[in-house]
Amino acid sequence: MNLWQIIRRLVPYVRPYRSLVAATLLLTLIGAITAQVNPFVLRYTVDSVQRLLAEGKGLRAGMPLLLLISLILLTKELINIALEFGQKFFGEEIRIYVSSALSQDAVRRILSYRLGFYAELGNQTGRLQTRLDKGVDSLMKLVQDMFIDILPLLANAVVALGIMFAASWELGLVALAVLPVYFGLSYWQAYRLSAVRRQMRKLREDKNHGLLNLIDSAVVIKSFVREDYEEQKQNFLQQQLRRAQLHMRKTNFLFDGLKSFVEQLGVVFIVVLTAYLVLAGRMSLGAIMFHIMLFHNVSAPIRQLHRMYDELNEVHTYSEAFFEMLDAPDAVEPSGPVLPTHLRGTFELRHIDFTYPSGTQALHDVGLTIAAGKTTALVGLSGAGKSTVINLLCKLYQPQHGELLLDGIPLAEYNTHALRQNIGLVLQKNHIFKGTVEENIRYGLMEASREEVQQAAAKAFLHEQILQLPEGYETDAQQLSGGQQQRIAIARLFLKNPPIIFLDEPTASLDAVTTEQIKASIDALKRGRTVVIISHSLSQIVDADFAYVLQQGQVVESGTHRQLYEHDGAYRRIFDASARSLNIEKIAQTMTL
Ligand SMILES: Nc1ncnc2c1ncn2[C@@H]1O[C@H](COP(=O)(O)OP(=O)(O)OP(=O)(O)O)[C@@H](O)[C@H]1O
Repeated sequence: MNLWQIIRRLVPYVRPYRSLVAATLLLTLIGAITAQVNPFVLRYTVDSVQRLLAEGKGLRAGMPLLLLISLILLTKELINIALEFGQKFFGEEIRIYVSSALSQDAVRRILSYRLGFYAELGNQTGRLQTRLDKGVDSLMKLVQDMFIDILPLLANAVVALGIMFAASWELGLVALAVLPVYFGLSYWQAYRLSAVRRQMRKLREDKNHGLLNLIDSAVVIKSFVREDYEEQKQNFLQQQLRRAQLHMRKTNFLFDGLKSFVEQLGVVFIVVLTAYLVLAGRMSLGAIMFHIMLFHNVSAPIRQLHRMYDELNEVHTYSEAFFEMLDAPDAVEPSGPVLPTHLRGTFELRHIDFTYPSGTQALHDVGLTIAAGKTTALVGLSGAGKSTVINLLCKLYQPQHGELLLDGIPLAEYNTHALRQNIGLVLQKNHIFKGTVEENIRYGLMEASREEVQQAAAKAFLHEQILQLPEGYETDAQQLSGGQQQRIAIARLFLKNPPIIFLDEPTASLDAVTTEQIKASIDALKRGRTVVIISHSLSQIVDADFAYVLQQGQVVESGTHRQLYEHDGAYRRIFDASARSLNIEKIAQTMTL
């Protein structure tokens, strides 16, 4: 994406504020004209003073002239203050409106991404955050540069150049000749720096991603005393960033020097040429000041413009990344037209192959049926692909091959949001949002009353414990224990009350007493619903109506608990190992004491 394409991409965001843009442009034009008053006044002053001196007139004759000049310059300054205020204010208004629209668009877009997008390299939390923050900042800089800085400067330079041409075409040409050299140098500078800028952007994204990871991993880092190792990793990034920054500064200083030299060369030419024209009797003495000031009015904005051009290149790097994120063609979650009304909940998977974006093939030729209104268990060792099946059933990922049907209709054809309204998902580790316990439970049903929230908490055996906390339901939910947080997730499910339920080790982090209580609640909830359960707990597996055994991404056995147990295969081995790990014999002996 080049700078021009970025500006065009910004147009829809600026369009709603076209009257503000028009007002800014008008003020800019008036400002550019009033900025040229000084050279005219100076020329008039020098010529008038020279004439008065030649005529032998003293200070008294010059007084009206001084008064007139003071009045003109003062009035001009007052007008300028008003113009500048209006222009900056309108420009800033555009900037603030556009910034908020861009940020909101980014948030909307991020929420619509498919899950795999976040896992892809370059889109992880810290990286996306840098891209978003820096992207919006950069685009705002672009709008500010355009409306508050560049346009007035450009208008100033063009009007001053026009006046120079009107005064003398030779002078106009000298001023004009400086410009391509200036632009050429700037282009060369930007070209030499573009790769470094991209590298710096990536390094900054990596650094932020790394920092966020450090915070997330604090406990592990400390427990393994790996502070030095982590510091080294960050230091390596820092070194690369330092090198790139120094290289950039050095190049910038070099080019700044060259550009200054070209500008001074222009001044020398103007002075010599005007002096020549004055001596040749083609111009008055006042023309020397007049031309130097006009050239200043051409070169100063151009110099500023180049400083900004430099900034714009920086802006370009981040804006480009921002729009790449916003426009990523296949990033949005797919959805279909079918709005489910009464889902029965029969899932059929036929010859499903699925590979994660990272390249791990998690499912190979999987075929299974999840019967409506029944509880189906997915059994298997760690990494067998059980959670992946649930991910596909929730449409969090799409299989690459095979058919996945719900009530006879391909899952892809369902409207994704409407489908998920009918699905409840409880994981082994559930996300708890920053906020109170009540807010976190209410996430299951936003319009639930306080009583309904509390009833759901009671069903999840959480209510009594919450009441014992000093702040009750107002307690910060992230401060609760792992088991309590798990029960918040279960309470959310009770509140949502969906016809299809997926439970991925729902009681894994609960104590034995709570597990028993929750199991009773879940058993009540299961009735008449389609449930898929993944659990390493024997009690929950044996309760299922039907079970599938997965091994290395393939279904290797299926049947009822009894059938599978008698089959004496993978299920039997897992079952026996689980029983042994529970030390069932000793437990039985203890219980018969
Ligand atoms: N988000 C992901 N990105 C890449 N690979 C993944 C992802 N999630 C799981 N995998 C891989 O897919 C395979 C199946 O994982 P899955 O989580 O489905 O297993 P599981 O049977 O649920 O295991 P567990 O009982 O340990 O939860 C594993 O090899 C795992 O490394």
